[in-house]
Amino acid sequence: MLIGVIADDFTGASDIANTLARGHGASPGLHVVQYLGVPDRPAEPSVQAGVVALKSRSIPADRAVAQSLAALDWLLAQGCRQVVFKYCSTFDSTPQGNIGPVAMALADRLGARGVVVCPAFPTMGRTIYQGHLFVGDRLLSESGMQDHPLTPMTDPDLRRWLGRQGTGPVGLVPLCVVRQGAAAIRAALEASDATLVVTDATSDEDLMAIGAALAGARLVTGGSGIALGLAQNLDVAGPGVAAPRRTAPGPGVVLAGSCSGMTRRQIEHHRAAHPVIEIDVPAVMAGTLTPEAVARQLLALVAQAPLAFSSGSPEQVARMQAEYGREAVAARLDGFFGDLARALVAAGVTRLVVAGGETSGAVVSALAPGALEVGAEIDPGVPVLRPAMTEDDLRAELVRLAASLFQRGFSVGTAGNISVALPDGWLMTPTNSSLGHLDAGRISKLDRDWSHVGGDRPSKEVFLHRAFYETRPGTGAVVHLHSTHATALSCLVAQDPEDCVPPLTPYVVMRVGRVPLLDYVPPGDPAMGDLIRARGGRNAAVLLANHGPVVAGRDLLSAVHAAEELEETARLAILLRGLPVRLLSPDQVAELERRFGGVSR
Ligand SMILES: O=C(O)[C@@H](O)C(=O)COP(=O)(O)O
Repeated sequence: MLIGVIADDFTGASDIANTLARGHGASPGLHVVQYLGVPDRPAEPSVQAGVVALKSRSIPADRAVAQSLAALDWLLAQGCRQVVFKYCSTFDSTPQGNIGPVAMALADRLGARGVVVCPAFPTMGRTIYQGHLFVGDRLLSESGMQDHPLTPMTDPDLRRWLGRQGTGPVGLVPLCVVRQGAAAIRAALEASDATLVVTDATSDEDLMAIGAALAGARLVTGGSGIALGLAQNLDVAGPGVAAPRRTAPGPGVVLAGSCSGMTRRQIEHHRAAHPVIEIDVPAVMAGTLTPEAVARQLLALVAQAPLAFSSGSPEQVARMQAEYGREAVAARLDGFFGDLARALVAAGVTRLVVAGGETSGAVVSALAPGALEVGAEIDPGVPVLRPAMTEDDLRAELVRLAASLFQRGFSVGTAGNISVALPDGWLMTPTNSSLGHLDAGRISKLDRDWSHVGGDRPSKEVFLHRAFYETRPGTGAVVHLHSTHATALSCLVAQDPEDCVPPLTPYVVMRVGRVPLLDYVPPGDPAMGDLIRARGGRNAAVLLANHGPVVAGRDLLSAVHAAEELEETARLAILLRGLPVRLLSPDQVAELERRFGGVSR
């Protein structure tokens, strides 16, 4: 793991996860996994950025600090070189906490000084000028955030606000310095006496310059925008094009627990055409209203896309908090929404729309505890999140995909081998096994030191797989086939051994990239690993001379898809041999790499 993020709520976590997964300009998209709370096991080796979603925004500061330090310890144990403390772009915090105390505790633990504080997110209208935070053309304290029931932001000067939270003097890198570029920003941060330094930014270009200035910084703090420019400092290739979005069919229900003015306006908008049920918070607190009862009401109306909400006006929320205590109301409502979501899904609801960072976190934790894979962006700042697979899921997926390759003729007899990364090692197809007839329980398991610890004896090509994982960060699976056309290409004398698969179509550029032809080595010879290592992780795919293709991907499905794409391109290349072929030009290839993220580097 290269970058670790500690986020103070769930939706904020998915927002920065999305920024890191999508990439921006010179920053490649990374393989990102979002964790619900501090995980109790190691991350998969293929994860390049791990985002730990806490619920620490409005809890007492000492607990927020303790949770954030626990998240820091876990991220450091995963090998993170840079840690980002992510908070909201409206700097949601009270005069007592939590941004200041958490940032100071993290800086202290990491021995960091001149730590950037930059919640700017220009795409959403959040900009910082002379240390003051704006929302659109209003100062933060006039944006409506001054009335937020949990974190009323009554002062737009971030230095003063942090000072109230006990951080000591806070520095400033003004916009005129930011506009001088990365070197000037770095010099200003290094020259500052303060631990925390508010840094102005009003555009994405400013954030890219700040990102470049933060190469090597152990700690960074900010909104999701601060992640725009961080990956440009890493020597990594993007993990490839994210899977396309698929929407689930079936009945849908909306749940709203947010207290923001926007959510309350959205509820009123929904009410015009759909049934809306208000959750009676005092009845929830008294235990007389149960999630099952609300689920029954919603299910009776499910054909009309009903909505249930607990959002009150600031005055209503303040009354509830005064009567029951702020934390007690929040905890009870989180539990209520989690149980309600479980009851709805158990009854056949397939689509839940949830409003509110805390409520979303509670619902996702109830339905899919653990880790979430970050996929394609569906709206600005909003990625697709999928529950990460367990080892049993991966075994089943490996058997299914291998059989599919076999049935479609991509592998015959016992040719080919496949591996996939686990948090504690690797799964690998056993030697002399047919990809068409794998047994999930007998798949070989290797530990993190590549020792065989379970299942049948692994493929003799362990060296080849291992070399990819060790030289190409972000690799989650490797597929080696003897598929006919790619193997045929590997037997031809290549015109250019650095680039032996022609760029015939956009897809081969996007999924496979540049493919070198490696010298012949007998199967199972460790020298094969050396040849792959010598590529320094530059290629996602290689052809082994007189043997066949090997393809690495961010996960099993991407690696299989890329192996199929390579085979089809090899087939086209052979079909077109001797004909006047029009290849994609270097400019067209470069344009595809710019738009979709290159897989070679
Ligand atoms: O060519 C070979 O022998 C290997 O590359 C191969 O495809 C199968 O080897 P095992 O995975 O050891 O069965």
